Amino acid sequence: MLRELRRRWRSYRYRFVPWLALNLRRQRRTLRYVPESSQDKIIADEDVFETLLKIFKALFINDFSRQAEILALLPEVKCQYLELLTVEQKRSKVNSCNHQSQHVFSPEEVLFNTLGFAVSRDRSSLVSAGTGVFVTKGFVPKGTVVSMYPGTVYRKHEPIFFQSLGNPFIFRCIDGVLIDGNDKGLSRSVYRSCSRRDQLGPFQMSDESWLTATLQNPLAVGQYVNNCSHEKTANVCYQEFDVPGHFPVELKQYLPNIVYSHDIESHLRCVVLVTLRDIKQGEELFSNYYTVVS
Ligand SMILES: C[S@@+](CC[C@H](N)C(=O)[O-])C[C@H]1O[C@@H](n2cnc3c(N)ncnc32)[C@H](O)[C@@H]1O
Repeated sequence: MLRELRRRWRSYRYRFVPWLALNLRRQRRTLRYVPESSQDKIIADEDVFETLLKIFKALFINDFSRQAEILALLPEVKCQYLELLTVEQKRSKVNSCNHQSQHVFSPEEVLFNTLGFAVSRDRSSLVSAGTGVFVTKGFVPKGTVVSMYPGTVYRKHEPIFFQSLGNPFIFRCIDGVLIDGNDKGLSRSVYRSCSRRDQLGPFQMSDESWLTATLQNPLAVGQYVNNCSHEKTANVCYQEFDVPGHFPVELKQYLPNIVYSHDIESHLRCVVLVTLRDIKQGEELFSNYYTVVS
């Protein structure tokens, strides 16, 4: 019996450490079952990659006039984007050859124009659950990347003790990697300092704007998604995604994650939230903080 108990405990993958501790005694807990860790992914990595590329490129083009320093160092990339910009301008019927006079949209508008929906934080529909995340505009089909979980990425055994004290935003990946998505206090300072450490001249390796009210990447709100209940079932699911080495350097400025320590060469871990069903405008996103991998 003890062995069975130990096996069950090992197969339990809790997503948020303090949340689990507070809820261990609750009887009516909702769990997500995954037959094997390899089957944890709802959509293929290539689909996640394509979606991120699509939205990040759209954000970059929208912000073209502010990317001059980067583009001056990447002439061949500049040509590609100039072509895309021309197509985009023709599509939105802006009759101008001068990219300086392009119409600039807000990042939320870019998200809506590119993926057909917008998401943002607001007071949760659950009493006493604080802030949540809502689809504010459009429609999100099943199997879509609807959000990203921002934060500092800690590999196993990296020091997170002080940052974790009373912190409900520490996300645990299936392989034990932790992501601290808290936008306040020590967590905030650590993220900022790691992000600035990794900046190479004009090339930012990550996005810091999720720490502020003005997001550059409008998907980076996943840390505010609340846990489902029996009344409000989960409509999104966390999915881990390792950023491949060939990810375009000019688009890394929109990645809302940074490694705590880069002593070891490894791919940056990101976590995206994928829809489990179609989601309509006005609906709140709910994930499952508890996952059991058999
Ligand atoms: C990752 S944070 C989510 C964002 C949080 N709602 C906020 O306003 O900061 C996790 C915390 O949200 C709250 N929470 C999440 N799901 C909840 C639920 N279903 N009911 C009540 N509180 C919830 C708990 O306080 C939990 O520790």
